[in-house]
Amino acid sequence: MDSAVIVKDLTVKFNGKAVLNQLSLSLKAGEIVGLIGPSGAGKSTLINALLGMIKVNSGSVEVFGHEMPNREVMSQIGFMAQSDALFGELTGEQNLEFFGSLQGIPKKELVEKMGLAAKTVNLTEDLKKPASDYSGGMKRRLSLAIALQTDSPLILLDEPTVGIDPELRQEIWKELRLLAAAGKAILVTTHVMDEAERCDKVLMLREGHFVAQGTPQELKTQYDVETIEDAFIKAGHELQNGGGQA
Ligand SMILES: Nc1ncnc2c1ncn2[C@@H]1O[C@H](COP(=O)(O)OP(=O)(O)OP(=O)(O)O)[C@@H](O)[C@H]1O
Repeated sequence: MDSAVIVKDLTVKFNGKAVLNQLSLSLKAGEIVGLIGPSGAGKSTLINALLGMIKVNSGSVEVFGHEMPNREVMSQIGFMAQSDALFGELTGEQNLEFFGSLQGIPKKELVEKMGLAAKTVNLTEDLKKPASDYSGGMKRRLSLAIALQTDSPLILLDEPTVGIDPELRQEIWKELRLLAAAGKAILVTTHVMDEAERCDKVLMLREGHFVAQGTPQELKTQYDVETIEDAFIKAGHELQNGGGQA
């Protein structure tokens, strides 16, 4: 299988203003693509469009060869949203169980998948506690475990490592790399530039356009800088000065 996601000329408007403006991208099996952009650039909107959760004004979003929205395809997407949709009165384990059944994971497989996902995010010891007793970072980790337990071929993660300490962040990135090596397509939004450096490809979203895209090294070469952060800042300046490479 080649492209997991193909987006063509996607435009999404809110109140008449284009938040995404004729965007095109593809996401292949086995690759981790990082989506970076300033706050309000439209990163979450793009993820919602991939999930088929918002109305698009024009263009097309295809996931595994199917035009979105598509309920069946949606169940093949492991998704972690920014705002945690956990049930505070349920334990971590019960949350994993509940979402696992919504995700259509067969009962026989669920226990093993939950266990692996919880281990990846270092929550095994805390699974019996109610989610309302979790810290912010623990809630993020539980949400991430919910996305990972699906074993989906496409994983969309909206700022998965916010509030997660550096050591665990490293572990999570190791796991993402293993998942990609196993053939999964992964899209991650991030504000953390050293995470962008770990991606196979980075898309820089500003004002509804991809102002630059390429491997981290290509972007650094293109902007003649040492870090992705500098490339990001330089791309912003070029856009303000009427340049850019959309
Ligand atoms: N349902 C909506 N109705 C109206 N405007 C919206 C809606 N959802 C998002 N927007 C607007 O679209 C723009 C992009 O929002 P989005 O959440 O996609 O940005 P983002 O890049 O994910 O930001 P952040 O990094 O802060 O999470 C913002 O101006 C936001 O206010």
